[in-house]
Amino acid sequence: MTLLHSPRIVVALDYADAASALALARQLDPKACRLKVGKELFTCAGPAIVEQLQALGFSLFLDLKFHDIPNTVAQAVRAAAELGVWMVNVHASGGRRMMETTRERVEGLSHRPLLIAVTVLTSMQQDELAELGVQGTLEQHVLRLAALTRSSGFDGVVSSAQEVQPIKQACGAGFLTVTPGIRPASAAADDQARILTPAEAIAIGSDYLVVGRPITRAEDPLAALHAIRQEIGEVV
Ligand SMILES: O=C(O)c1cc(=O)[nH]c(=O)n1[C@@H]1O[C@H](COP(=O)(O)O)[C@@H](O)[C@H]1O
Repeated sequence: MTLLHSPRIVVALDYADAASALALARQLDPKACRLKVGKELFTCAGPAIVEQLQALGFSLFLDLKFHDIPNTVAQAVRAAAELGVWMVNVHASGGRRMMETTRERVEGLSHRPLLIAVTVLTSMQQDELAELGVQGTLEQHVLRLAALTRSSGFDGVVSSAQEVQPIKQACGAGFLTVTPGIRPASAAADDQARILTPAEAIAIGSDYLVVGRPITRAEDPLAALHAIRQEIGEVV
């Protein structure tokens, strides 16, 4: 197991106000985890919360899953880069031109965030994809979108940890896999469908584990984070 990317746990701060997000962040440690700001928190708290969390020393995944015409997404990602975030994502289904334009637009900036594209949401299952008219298996669709993401010059994908092995085989070991849908054995699945435990995800080669409710809704979030870090061998 390589710990090159340590800390590998990215805590999803899915809160409806800045104060709650900051209160949780202050219980955690930038050496033990990274943080993710998603649609809910960013919509209510805006760029200020990104700056406040970064000022606490955390590296930040700005998870706004952009999906729009190439110029709009490229400019939005550029704005995210200017906020100094560590990682930003788009939906791979926005297509090659959207991703290539984005990549070109952030090239040459003094700080370029990692560019990641979402393949198939971890809440989705095979029958829901069929309803959208997607042909073949869910794994085939994930791999199609991962290959497109790689050849568009992005750094990696968001997928379920269940698909990490075939993604690494098809796209190379250095192509990053960011995996939500992580659930310790005792935790509820909530609205996630394709889940693995932290230990399973790491064993299979996942680079970063996105974990929200199992930490943020725990009675003791720091203890929950510590238990997951122990499970993946990040601390002894
Ligand atoms: O891009 C993401 O981060 C993401 C993609 C995906 O396919 N599934 C997924 O759950 N996420 C995010 O990962 C987090 C998972 O949170 P929990 O289910 O509470 O652990 C949420 O903030 C989701 O928005």
